[in-house]
Amino acid sequence: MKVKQVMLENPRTLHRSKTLGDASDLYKQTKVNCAPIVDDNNNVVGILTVFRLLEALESGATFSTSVEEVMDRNLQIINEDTNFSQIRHKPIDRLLIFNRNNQLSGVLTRIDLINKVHKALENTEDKLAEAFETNKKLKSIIEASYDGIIVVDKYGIVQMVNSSYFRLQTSLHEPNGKSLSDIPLECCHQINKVFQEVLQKRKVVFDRFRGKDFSELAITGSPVLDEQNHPTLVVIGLRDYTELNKIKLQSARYSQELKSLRTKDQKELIFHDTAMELVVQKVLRVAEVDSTVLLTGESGVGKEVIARTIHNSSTRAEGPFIEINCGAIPENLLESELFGYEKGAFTGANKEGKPGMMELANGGTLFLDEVGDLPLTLQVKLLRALQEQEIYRIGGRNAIKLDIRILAATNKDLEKMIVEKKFREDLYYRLNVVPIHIPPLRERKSDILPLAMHFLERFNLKYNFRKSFSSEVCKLFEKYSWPGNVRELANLVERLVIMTEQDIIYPDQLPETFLKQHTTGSMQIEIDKIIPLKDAREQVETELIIKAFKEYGSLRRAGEALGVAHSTLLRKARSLGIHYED
Ligand SMILES: Nc1ncnc2c1ncn2[C@@H]1O[C@H](COP(=O)(O)OP(=O)(O)OP(=O)(O)O)[C@@H](O)[C@H]1O
Repeated sequence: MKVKQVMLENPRTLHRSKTLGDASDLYKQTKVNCAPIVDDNNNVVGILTVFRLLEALESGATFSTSVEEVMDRNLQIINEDTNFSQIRHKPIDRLLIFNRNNQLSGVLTRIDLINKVHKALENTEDKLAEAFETNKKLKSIIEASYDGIIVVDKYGIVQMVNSSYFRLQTSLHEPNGKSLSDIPLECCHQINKVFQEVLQKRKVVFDRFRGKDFSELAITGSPVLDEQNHPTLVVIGLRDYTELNKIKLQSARYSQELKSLRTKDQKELIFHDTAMELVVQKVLRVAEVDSTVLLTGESGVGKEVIARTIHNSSTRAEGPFIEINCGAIPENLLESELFGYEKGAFTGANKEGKPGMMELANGGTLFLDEVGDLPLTLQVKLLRALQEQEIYRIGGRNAIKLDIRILAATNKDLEKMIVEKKFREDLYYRLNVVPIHIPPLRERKSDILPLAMHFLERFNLKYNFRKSFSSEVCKLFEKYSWPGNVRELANLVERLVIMTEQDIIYPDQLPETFLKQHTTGSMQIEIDKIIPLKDAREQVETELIIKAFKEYGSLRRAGEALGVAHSTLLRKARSLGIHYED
């Protein structure tokens, strides 16, 4: 507080020729207990206090005595900008206050002083209360921040932390008053680095920390500078991206599963044949344990359906089922698809980075379809990941723990590939813990009709038809070798349902290639089981008539080729359920 804030401004002065009576009147009027005495030029030449006046009266002076005779000439002059604390010990009533221009600007009087100090105190109290309120507000703002906040002084001693900070800290350590380098956070080293950099650069510094289990923190250090631009405090903000990462991963997982569900048909497993019953028994047994399974079999036999059945019957059923077709993804993309990548890992990479299929499958099952098509370099990486149960994203430094079950499938002869050095033996043994072979459809003939009926029902429903197969078609289905297995059967049934005009599907609707298998080769008839002669005759007649119709296009010419009259042929065709349009 400056003297000018507590002084009485522009005090009344007395000319040196005035009397003690004038001085006494002045004191009464102004309630001031001292008066500066001036000469003709208005220069201060002395001061007369009430106390001095009383002393003079006691010593024989009268009210007509001139002030000049008793005034105090020993002047105590103070500049108005002096701090009040510096003059506390001085005789208050005798102080004259001058301004910068050396002119009298005030005096100090006790009463004024008390009033002013009282007012100043009141002001200070108000200001304190205001400061207290602001402080409270600031504290609650810091508290309300979802980000963790650490306030550190320039010596690296923690001044305060908010409660969000404690969310990041797993122990009960109290950081206030302790060194920043002792805080028990995984990212302590980075925080201290940011702090040092802020002190050095005197500006905001950013860093990012990636830890275990998708934990990620953005660290911001901001300096609080004094008037000389020196940092007094550093405010460290910690934004936790861990939850966000988990949500991102979950949503990537859902969209991956959704994509695969959208592109796939319903995966109901249909089987009737004892060969397939044995496979299913094995599947259900292996589903209960977490072992790796290698599914082998020709293309289209149902390896993927079986893989899904294993997943759905296992304890991981609630977890994700992530499928990757190693043969369908270009070799240069396969690694990033499998392992994912960090942002900026390579040109053209997604800005944000991307989790790989292995990461997405965490907690569930990863199905490696066409595993025989995996390039040798990736076979090494896959094996390492499976053995160590952790992966690194491309460009990433932090290991990601894996908890996945691996199911693999192939239609290739992996053992032959090992001899040819196209498949690693160690990976083969790692994958082939439980081998399950799915026989081709031609080796489980009693599955053909249940599957055909299943697909017929599905496509009737899908396209809103009520088509059915003639008995001849069913017989031909059972005889056909189905090189494309169940996939070929499903595709054919869909095509027949769509393309056939009438409700019953007759053999003449079957594709050329399908019929060829039964009719070519200078009439070599394939016999795989004993059936009544009548049925055999009907079957041969059916196939011959259909072929003749297709090849000759007219009833007359077909009859000629078959050696019967066209009317006989028409009658015969009708009795066999063959549809003929001229
Ligand atoms: N037992 C089955 N019951 C019902 N549908 C089946 C069955 N087996 C196969 N399918 C169906 O046949 C089609 C091919 O099956 P899937 O894709 O599982 O064969 P795959 O052996 O994995 O073939 P690829 O080796 O070419 O990948 C799919 O539409 C599938 O739904």
